[in-house]
Amino acid sequence: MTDLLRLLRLFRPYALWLLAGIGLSVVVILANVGLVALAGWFIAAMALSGLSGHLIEYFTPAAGIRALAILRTGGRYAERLVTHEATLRLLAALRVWFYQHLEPLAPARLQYYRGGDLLSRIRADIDSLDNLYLRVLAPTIAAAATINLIVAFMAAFSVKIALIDLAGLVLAGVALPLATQRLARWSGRRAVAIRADLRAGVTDTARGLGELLVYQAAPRQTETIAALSDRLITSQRRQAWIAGPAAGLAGLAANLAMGLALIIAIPLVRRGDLTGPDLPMIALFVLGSFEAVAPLPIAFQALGETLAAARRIFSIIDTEPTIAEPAHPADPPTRFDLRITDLSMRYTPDGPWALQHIDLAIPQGGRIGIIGETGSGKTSLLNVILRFWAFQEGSITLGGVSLRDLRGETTRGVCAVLAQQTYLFNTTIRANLHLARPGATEAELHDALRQAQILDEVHSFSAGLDTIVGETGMRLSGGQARRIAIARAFLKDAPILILDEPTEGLDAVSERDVLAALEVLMQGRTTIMITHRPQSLRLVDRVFVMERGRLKQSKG
Ligand SMILES: Nc1ncnc2c1ncn2[C@@H]1O[C@H](COP(=O)(O)OP(=O)(O)OP(=O)(O)O)[C@@H](O)[C@H]1O
Repeated sequence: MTDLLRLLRLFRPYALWLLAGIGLSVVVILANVGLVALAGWFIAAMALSGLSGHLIEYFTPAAGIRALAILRTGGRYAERLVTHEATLRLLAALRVWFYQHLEPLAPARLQYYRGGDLLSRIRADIDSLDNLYLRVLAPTIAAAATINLIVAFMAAFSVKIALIDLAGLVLAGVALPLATQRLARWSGRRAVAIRADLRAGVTDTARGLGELLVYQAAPRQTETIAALSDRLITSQRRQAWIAGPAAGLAGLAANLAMGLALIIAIPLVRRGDLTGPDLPMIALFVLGSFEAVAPLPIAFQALGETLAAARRIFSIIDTEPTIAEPAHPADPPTRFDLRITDLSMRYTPDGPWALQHIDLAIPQGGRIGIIGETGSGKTSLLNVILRFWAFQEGSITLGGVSLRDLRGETTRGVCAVLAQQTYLFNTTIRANLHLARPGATEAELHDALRQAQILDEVHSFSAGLDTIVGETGMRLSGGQARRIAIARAFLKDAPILILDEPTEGLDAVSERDVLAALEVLMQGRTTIMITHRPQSLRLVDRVFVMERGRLKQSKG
């Protein structure tokens, strides 16, 4: 219930659109019921008038039928437009809302989620939230509103028939949907969870296809995915088993109500309390009234899935970011000397210390190199400086301002990062460069590429700056991708440079090109470089050694 209320609160800004959609649904249902009932009355009245030879005024009912038919068709069209517009606006806003909550959680809090699972939450779970309006709220509210009018109208002819209609509508519109929802809740939740696992599994398989083929593990992975798919089909089948009979029973209730209405109405016609044409009108009206509740069994079944999706989304939204942003952020620093004092950090409250009592001072424009064995804590230090992870003890200041007083965005805004696996997006070189400076002119892009020593190579590609770099920059050589990333750093023009193994995995020639570009980039910027390559260490003033989380200046 709380999840439902939280969801409804998210819908509030779109209340007008949503209400307009519901209003149009009411118009369509009433026009539909009115049309069949009036048509039944009209045909019977014309037949009886033919038999008796009495002429009736048929212009008004014929015009009424035409008007209701137009209202029904036009209303349905407008209803589809408005409800879909409302839903799409809502979905767009929900995605942005979710992303805004997701961003501060990266990377610390998101490391335990699988990539495919997050994707599934962003896409499928958010999408299924629109069910709440389209398939649950709109039909339920429209049904509640129309049932009142329908029963009141019927009571004008016969209270008994009105009560029978009401009983049938309550059975088909409340009792059956509630039973369906109760029965389908479990399989609905299961379906959402299995679908998420399936997506995560398929994403993993696609990403690791190379490894799976090399280690001949593809058949096993296929079996795992097939098993998940079977479980999904089983839970969907269970839902269909519930939905099918529910829809059948709703139809039965409608026909029973119509039959009973006829049984009550026929004596009334005999007694002269009702006219002959009233009989088919009442029968068709009662039958038609069930259109109002027809979508409800499926609506309530969808509720289980929607609430499960909402719960999965709220579980991320409610996660506290590891780093709390300062309530009153300090102004961005104007100097860029970095001082680290007695710094200690660990990833989990009871885990081992990844960094212990680190002291380090780098003057503005100074360059230091850090070497150390794998797992000694080098990357952890960078994570802490970039405010990706929190530190528990000590302090870090930038130009005299504590990082704890700066917004994470401010800190990252003054740093350019070049990592071993700097991410290039699967788009053009131009778009990858614009990431660092969205408004960069052609001349600025060329300048950055020239400084990164890759301009000539980019010009030699047939599409030049519009060359698509491929998934994670796969269509470029390692050295080229690294230099595009350096060009991006030139464009960002940040005063602090963070380099994590910038020449790792490159051959001697590529390493030379990248180092030449880096030498220019490092001019006048405060630089921290993690590397174990002697060639790279030539670019720094001092070298430190990281050993099991402790930092010492190298004697060599
Ligand atoms: N996200 C994390 N969660 C928990 N522990 C982590 C995490 N990242 C790193 N660690 C742990 O912190 C310690 C330091 O790791 P770190 O990645 O900083 O080492 P490194 O010196 O950069 O290693 P490498 O040279 O292999 O990149 C290791 O024991 C590692 O297992």
